[in-house]
Amino acid sequence: MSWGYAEDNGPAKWVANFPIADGPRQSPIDIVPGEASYDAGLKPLSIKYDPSTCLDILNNGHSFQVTFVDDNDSSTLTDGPISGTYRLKQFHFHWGAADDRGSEHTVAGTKYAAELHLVHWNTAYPSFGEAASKPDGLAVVGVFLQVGAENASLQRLLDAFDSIKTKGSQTSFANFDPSTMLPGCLDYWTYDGSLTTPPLLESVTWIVCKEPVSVSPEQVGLQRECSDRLCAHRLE
Ligand SMILES: C[C@@H](CNC(=O)c1ccc(S(N)(=O)=O)cc1)Cn1ccc2ccccc21
Ligand SMILES: [Zn+2]
Repeated sequence: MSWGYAEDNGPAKWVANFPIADGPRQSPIDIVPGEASYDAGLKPLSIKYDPSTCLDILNNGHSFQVTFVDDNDSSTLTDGPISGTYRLKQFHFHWGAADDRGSEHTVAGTKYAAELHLVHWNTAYPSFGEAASKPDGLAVVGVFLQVGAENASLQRLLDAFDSIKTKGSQTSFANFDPSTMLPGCLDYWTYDGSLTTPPLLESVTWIVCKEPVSVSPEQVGLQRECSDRLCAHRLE
């Protein structure tokens, strides 16, 4: 039985096959702004994405993932809390069964409707697969999605989701600029954590944007409807 989000294979059960679930730097966490310390040494994020590196969109059974060409430094994340250059590998979303829950990280207990993860790997290592098991191997930028105005950039993704009905299916998806899904202000919280899904590797420098972006109720509904039809059902 592979991992998922159902009663019998969901997050509470993952530790059976992935003991690191009880590890010292597991994600997600509840971010309590009042307890976060300001670090003047931290730099602003430097994000440079080249839409031509956008490759395809895949339903991996747990989320919809947009994958990028990562054999050069066209789409990178630098500065912020990290040192060196991290390349964009993919981005994906997490959402729940209702508008009032779905994000993985929470802010002082508040859940958002969904959460975007932009996954980058440290070019100090030869590949994503190598970097994924190193303590400084990955950097994931998290962006909260809250229900409000329609998100034009997301709409193009949702239209594409519609064409990958079954788990494991993928379709080509070109010229998408993920920076169009970033909030205007890139202030962030950062902490050392892990992948939020098995194998839960403790290799992620988390960079969670303070400012959420908006999506319309219809867009969240469409994403949820697609996910229920295509992906593992969410517990929430
Ligand atoms: C990383 C796994 C595949 N998982 C991911 O790439 C991944 C990326 C981001 C997140 S999140 N939600 O935290 O942003 C979660 C999962 C492959 N893989 C499986 C075993 C394994 C062992 C070594 C290296 C890679 C390995
Ligand atoms: Zn994720």
